[in-house]
Amino acid sequence: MAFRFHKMHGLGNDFVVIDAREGAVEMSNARARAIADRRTGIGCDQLIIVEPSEVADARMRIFNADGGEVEACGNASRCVALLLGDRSTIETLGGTIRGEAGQGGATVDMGHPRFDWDAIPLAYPMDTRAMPVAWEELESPAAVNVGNPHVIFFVPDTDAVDLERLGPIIETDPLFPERINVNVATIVSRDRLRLRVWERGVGLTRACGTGACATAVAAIRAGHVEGPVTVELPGGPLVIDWRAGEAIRMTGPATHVFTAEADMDAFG
Ligand SMILES: N[C@@H](CCC[C@H](N)C(=O)O)C(=O)O
Repeated sequence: MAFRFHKMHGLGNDFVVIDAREGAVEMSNARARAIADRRTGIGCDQLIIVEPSEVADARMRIFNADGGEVEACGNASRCVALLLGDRSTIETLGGTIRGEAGQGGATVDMGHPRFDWDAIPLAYPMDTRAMPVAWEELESPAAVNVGNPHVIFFVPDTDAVDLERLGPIIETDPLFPERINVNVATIVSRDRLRLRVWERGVGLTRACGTGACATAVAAIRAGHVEGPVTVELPGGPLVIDWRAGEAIRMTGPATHVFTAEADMDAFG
């Protein structure tokens, strides 16, 4: 069966987006992994399926490159908001979010962050502002759930961290029963952070929207910065704003690269 897809990206975090609002597609974890495979499939960090929703304008399903279905993706949210146009509501496993398409990008209201240890989730109770744990030089991280789980380490120099080696060790540590996205951030000034992210189920990416949200929230909560905060990622900047008790707002680019067709049977 042939299907149409859009290749899109947010700051180099790239997606295969299938608009299934008018024709359902059957997706399994193995099929999602095969489509995402850069050597033998179409290739992407995340596979996104846009479906009809009973509670919002559309429902967004998110599959990581390893085939696992997850709750949230900030960069894909901006891409889907751009596809839907104007103002839209998007149902995700992490909650319903609101998009506002702009010129070449979007602003998305990503919902409220959660800080309770069992909402991250962690395996046992601890203070999520500064957790009493360490992996080599990475210590005392914060944890935030912004629809999906994140741990954040504030370090003097993000480039000096061997995230390719430490990322998978932390991602799969038993402290995180649902695994975790690993962020290393440097505070540049009162309104600017630098960030690199090891994404759960993917690895190092050019940008992670939810990582930027979680890191900005953790930095504001700790009093390191004040919103709005510019978060510089390897792929470029995102602007994140948040005040205690309010929803997180993320603004940044979304890029449509091309539209093409492929044969679903080629992916199992
Ligand atoms: N690239 C994303 C995050 C995608 C999901 C993440 N890897 C997870 O497993 O939670 C973003 O832009 O937020």
